[in-house]
Amino acid sequence: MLRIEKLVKVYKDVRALDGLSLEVKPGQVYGFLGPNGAGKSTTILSTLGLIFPQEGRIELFGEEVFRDGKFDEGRLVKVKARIGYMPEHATLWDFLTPVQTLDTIADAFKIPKAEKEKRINELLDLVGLKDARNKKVGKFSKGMRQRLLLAQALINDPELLILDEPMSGLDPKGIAEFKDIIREQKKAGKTVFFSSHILAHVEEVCDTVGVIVKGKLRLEDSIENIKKEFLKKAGYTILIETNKPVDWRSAELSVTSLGENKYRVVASRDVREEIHDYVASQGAKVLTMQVKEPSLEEIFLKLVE
Ligand SMILES: Nc1ncnc2c1ncn2[C@@H]1O[C@H](COP(=O)(O)OP(=O)(O)OP(=O)(O)O)[C@@H](O)[C@H]1O
Repeated sequence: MLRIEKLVKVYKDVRALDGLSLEVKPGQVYGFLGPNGAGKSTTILSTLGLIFPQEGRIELFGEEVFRDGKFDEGRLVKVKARIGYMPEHATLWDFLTPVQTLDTIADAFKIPKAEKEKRINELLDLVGLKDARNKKVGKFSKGMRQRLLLAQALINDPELLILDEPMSGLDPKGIAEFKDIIREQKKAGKTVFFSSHILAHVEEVCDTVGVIVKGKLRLEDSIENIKKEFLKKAGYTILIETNKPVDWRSAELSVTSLGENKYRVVASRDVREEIHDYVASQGAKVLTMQVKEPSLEEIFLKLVE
């Protein structure tokens, strides 16, 4: 759906993208996570041909739209009709109402009149702006503006939704509703690529996460695999009982005698198999085993450190 290869974007003296590669597959909800200034907006703007990278390759819907420092404008225009985009900093027309705003955008997409009204009503309902449909946008809160921007992005019923920090400025209820809309898009077979610097925004709703740090992709995997990988590095505390002295020596492991034939083993890696073998060979007994999984927050912080 979207493939980016070795993208480089240099702004004067800032190397915002430093050989970034990533792939968004059809039907995925891909969370593009990274701290402020990591290069998320630069990636999105490059993908849409709104800024010019210097090197690399971009493919959308299997069509090569950028290569060797040049966009193929014809192809870009064609594929962009199938994309919905919600920018991070967008200007809305303050003197228009949501209905008038969406009407104008629908005209830009040449949506037939008969379809237009129905589509606008559905979208206002979807993003929760039905009651504010005829109010001037100038009076809207940040959250209401975000909702209208999302409705704009959906007007052409896009196959691929690209959202730049869509949940910033939303309250917890708004975030939950946004996540629901994203889930509904996925159910309808759409692909969603959205950026965030807040892990909690991507955690429940994405099936794949890409972490960008200083213009490079540090990690791209499913949340499930990321957790699995880091579970290997989880901390284990095991209490064993044995009438033989424990002389178990291994790296990243410490054994403390607690008296009364009890020993505490603390390991900073997955030692479950070793423990099993040890206990079986020594006729010992495992009394308790505690695993301290790192939270995704800790994993993310470690990556961006
Ligand atoms: N027009 C520009 N001119 C010069 N430098 C820029 C420009 N736009 C972005 N940068 C720099 O490029 C780097 C990446 O910025 P970008 O906006 O892509 O990051 P981001 O991950 O989207 O961050 P944020 O979440 O803060 O928007 C930053 O160091 C930023 O200061």
